[in-house]
Amino acid sequence: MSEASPILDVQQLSSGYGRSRVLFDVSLKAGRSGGVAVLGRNGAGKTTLLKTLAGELKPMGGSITFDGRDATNEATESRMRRGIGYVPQEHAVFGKLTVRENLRIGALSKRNEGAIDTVLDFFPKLAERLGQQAGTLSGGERKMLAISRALLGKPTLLMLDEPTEGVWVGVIEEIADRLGKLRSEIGIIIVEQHVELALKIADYAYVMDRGEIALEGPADQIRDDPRLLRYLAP
Ligand SMILES: Nc1ncnc2c1ncn2[C@@H]1O[C@H](COP(=O)(O)OP(=O)(O)OP(=O)(O)O)[C@@H](O)[C@H]1O
Repeated sequence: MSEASPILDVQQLSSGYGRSRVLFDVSLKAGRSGGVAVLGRNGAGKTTLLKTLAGELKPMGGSITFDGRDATNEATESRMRRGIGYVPQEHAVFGKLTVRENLRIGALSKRNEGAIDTVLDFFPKLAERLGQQAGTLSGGERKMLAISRALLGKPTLLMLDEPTEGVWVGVIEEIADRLGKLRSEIGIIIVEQHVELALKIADYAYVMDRGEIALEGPADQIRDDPRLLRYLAP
């Protein structure tokens, strides 16, 4: 990650639901290329962090700067237009619509249906299933479709919430391989239970514990840090 000009600079971010605060003073940066992993046990606040960065939750304090401009209270749609792509943990595809229709919805907002072919080159398995209802896809295919839809928005920063959850091991490798390629072109923030995989994609990692950043550092240092297991233990 280039320290000089991060695409995302989060300072002392607090957030939560109603009156209940879940994130406490989270500071984090992501580069214009490369991967950032956010790790932590269930309930540590990883999804809450991504939702706040996507604009789905209003921050209770702190600041979010995206691509040099303040985004702390910017509407989700505006953030997406400016280049933040978000693949949420669930409900990321329209189950009743076909793969083709899902992709068209992703592309239409940018008037770039031509980009669908590029995305299908990226995940060729989807090309074989264009006419199939998205709700009948396997877990892995559904994740590929959700990632493809986000890519059609031409993000400069892609945030992924557990992209391999519920995915068969053979397909996990495929998704990891594609994300590994993507990270040379755009910034990636990956929340993942599959720690080895996340640290393979990431150059830098943050470990969350009870809504705070408990540990951070280069991915290969975090991998060998004896404190990591403590923060991941249930
Ligand atoms: N809609 C909500 N309303 C109230 N509290 C919530 C809501 N969603 C999450 N929380 C709480 O916020 C805390 C952090 O949850 P979050 O989903 O961010 O954790 P996580 O690290 O992503 O966990 P997981 O790995 O299980 O997805 C938890 O205590 C959770 O119960």
